[in-house]
Amino acid sequence: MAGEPRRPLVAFEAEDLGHDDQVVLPRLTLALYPDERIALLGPSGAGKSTLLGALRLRLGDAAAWCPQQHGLVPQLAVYHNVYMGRLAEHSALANLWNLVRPLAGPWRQVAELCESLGLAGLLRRPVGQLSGGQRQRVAIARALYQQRELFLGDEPVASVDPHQALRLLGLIEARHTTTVIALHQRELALSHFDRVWGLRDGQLVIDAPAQQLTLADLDGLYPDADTLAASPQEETAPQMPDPEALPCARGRP
Ligand SMILES: Nc1ncnc2c1ncn2[C@@H]1O[C@H](COP(=O)(O)OP(=O)(O)OP(=O)(O)O)[C@@H](O)[C@H]1O
Repeated sequence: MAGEPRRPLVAFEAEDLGHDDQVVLPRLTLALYPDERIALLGPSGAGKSTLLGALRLRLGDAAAWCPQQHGLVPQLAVYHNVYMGRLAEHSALANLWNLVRPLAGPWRQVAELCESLGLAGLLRRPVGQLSGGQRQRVAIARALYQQRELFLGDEPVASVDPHQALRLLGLIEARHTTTVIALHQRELALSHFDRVWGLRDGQLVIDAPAQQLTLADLDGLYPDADTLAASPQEETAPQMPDPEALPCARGRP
C-alpha cells in the first residue's frame, strides 16, 4: 500500500521574499521536506541569506540558526557565547549568575560540545582572541547547543579546510536530520548533500537531488563561470542558464 504523501515542513507558493519593500526573490515556490540535507548555492547577492531568513521566520523555535557573521560577542568567553544559544530558557537571575560563576550543568554540556568541535581548553578565552576558523566553530557550537530539530546555516563552513568542513557537517548532521546550509563549495554540495537549491538573479534555478546534478549544472549559477567558459567573441555577452536545461523541474524521487 502506498504511504502517505510526505508533508513539507515549510512551503512557499509564489511568494515574494525580501527586505521591507525590496523584493529579492519574487514569486518563489519552494518546499522543505523532513530529513533532507539541502545545499543552498548561488553567487554573492543571489538571496541565500534572504531565503534562510524567511525559513527561519517560518520555522521559529524548531530551527537552530548559525548566521553568516557569527553574531558572537568578542569580549565574552567562548563558554558564554555558546551558552547564549539557550539564554531564553533560563531566568534573568540564572543568566546573571552564570555570567559571574558558570552554572555546573551548562558548563559540562558546553565543554563536551566544544571538545567535539576542537575547541577544548578555550572555554574561558574571549572570542575576540580566536582565529577565524575557531570563531566559526564557536558559532556552530552555539547553534548546536540550541538543540533544535532543524539546522539552518549561512556559510557555516566557509572559513575551514575541506577536511574540517566534512567533519563539521558530520557533527551538525549527527544532531539534525534536516539541514539547509548555504555554501560556496560546489563539490561538497554534490558529494555530501541530498538536494541542491540554486539561486541566480532572484530565481530558484536549481531544485534537484544532488545525485542528478553535475558540476557544470552548478557552474551555471555563477556569472563568472560563464565569462571564463566563453570564447573571446562571446565574452561581452554573459549567458543566462537556459531554464529548460536547468534541473529546477526535476522532481523528488
Ligand atoms: N537587511 C537587508 N535590508 C535590505 N536589503 C538587504 C538586506 N540584506 C540583504 N539585502 C539585499 O538583498 C539582496 C540579497 O542579499 P543576500 O544577503 O540574501 O544574498 P546572499 O546570496 O546571501 O549573498 P552573500 O553570498 O554575499 O552572503 C542583496 O541585493 C542585498 O543587498
